[in-house]
Amino acid sequence: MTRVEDARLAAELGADAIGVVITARSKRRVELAQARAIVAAMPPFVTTVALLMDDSAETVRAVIEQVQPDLLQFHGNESDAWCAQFGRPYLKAVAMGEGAAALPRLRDYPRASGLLLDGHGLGEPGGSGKAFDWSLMPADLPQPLLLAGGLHAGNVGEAIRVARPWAVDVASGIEASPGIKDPQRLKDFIAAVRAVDRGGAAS
Ligand SMILES: O=C(O)c1ccccc1NCC(=O)[C@H](O)[C@H](O)COP(=O)(O)O
Repeated sequence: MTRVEDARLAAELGADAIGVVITARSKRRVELAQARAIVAAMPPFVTTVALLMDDSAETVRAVIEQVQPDLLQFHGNESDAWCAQFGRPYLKAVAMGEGAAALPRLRDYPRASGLLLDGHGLGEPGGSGKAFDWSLMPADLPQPLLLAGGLHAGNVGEAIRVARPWAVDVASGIEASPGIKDPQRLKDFIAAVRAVDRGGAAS
């Protein structure tokens, strides 16, 4: 999210979480003050997530202090120990672009609260719109697994049916342009997820 109004709409429509991208490697990057404004606008029980990618520990500490997100989410080559040093719950994104060869890396983050399996290649930033083979989603990991990469209203039901994730995450599939959400795409996406929750299309 880059705009308070988009984040509010997502919350009103029933999103469980919203994210603000801090890392400079993103076309969706927001300044800390704007990230704080978005996070502060969220109602209770909507989880706020700050996205980072190989940023400095100093930057992470500034995010914790100034943005005050519920969760940190790391997208780079950070180790489990590095991510855990801040004493905050964190999600680790794992690039699944290389397919099954990426699976061993999912075991490298025992302290992560959850793992985000994303469709892009190793070393690339997220928000790529690239999907991976959902059937690779493992069922034997201790943490919740979040599915990301190339999702949109037209495929998220099938993605959930195949991958059975804890949650789904979307960026480009609900946008009019990078960082600017399209209200109709956002509504359609959440409706498609809710249809699965009700035992609809993807049951
Ligand atoms: O979205 C970005 O620009 C971004 C840049 C650097 C690191 C992570 C980033 N986003 C991570 C996300 O969680 C996206 O929502 C996820 O990659 C899915 O994106 P998309 O394939 O466009 O739905």
